[in-house]
Amino acid sequence: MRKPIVAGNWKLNGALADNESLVLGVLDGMPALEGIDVAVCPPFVYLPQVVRLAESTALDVGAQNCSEHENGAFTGEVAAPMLADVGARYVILGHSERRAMYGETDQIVSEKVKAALAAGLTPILCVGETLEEREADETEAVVRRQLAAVISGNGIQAFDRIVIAYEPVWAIGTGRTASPEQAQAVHAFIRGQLADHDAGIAQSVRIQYGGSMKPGNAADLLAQPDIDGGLIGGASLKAEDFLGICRAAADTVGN
Ligand SMILES: O=C[C@H](O)COP(=O)(O)O
Repeated sequence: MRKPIVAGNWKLNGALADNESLVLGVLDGMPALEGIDVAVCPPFVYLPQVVRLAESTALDVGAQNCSEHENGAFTGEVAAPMLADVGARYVILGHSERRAMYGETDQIVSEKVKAALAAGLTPILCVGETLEEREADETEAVVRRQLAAVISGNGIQAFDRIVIAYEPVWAIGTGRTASPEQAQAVHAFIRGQLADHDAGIAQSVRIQYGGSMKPGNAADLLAQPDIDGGLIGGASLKAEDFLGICRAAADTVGN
């Protein structure tokens, strides 16, 4: 049985006062969420604040990116060991917004995964196709290529310490969610790709769905056999919405 994991990707949102009320609101609902992992991923500068707020609670904290480099002359970058140093546990890597807007290639994403693992972080590796790719029937080819780069750069055993997030780009921030059947099909495909290398890893890896997941559609998505949680954007900015999704995940494990 895989433990569901729900993570809030705050993206480029936050302010000291807003973060505090959001995290305290999430913490209020945490006691009802046994049996799942919950994390929030604020912008870099707010990590220490959020780590402090979440200290000694079950709420984990993650970053939204890291450098593939460990240190040196890379102005503006943040290294994986720095994230671990300030108390982050997860790091989102290869998000489609970074692939599309900041030129992150499959190769760079694979190098970032390596850096994150070396620092003891758990990467949340995002994969997913654009609308154009889906309509051209290229979903599986795209996801296969994105996964293959990370498998070839890090080895299949690395997936013991990786969470995968399937995020169809056309569903992100659009209000247009993949249907549970559409999402399940790609999640099963992802598991199948890993199974070609190692059946045990394929069975144990957790695969989140991301893309307009809300309290109203979370239960149907999370009921799918290969969907093990959610990577939540917009709905993670309101404690009640985020908790609604977390509760739907906790329900799948009988809480
Ligand atoms: O990382 C989160 C995803 O991009 C989903 O964002 P969304 O829930 O706003 O569609």
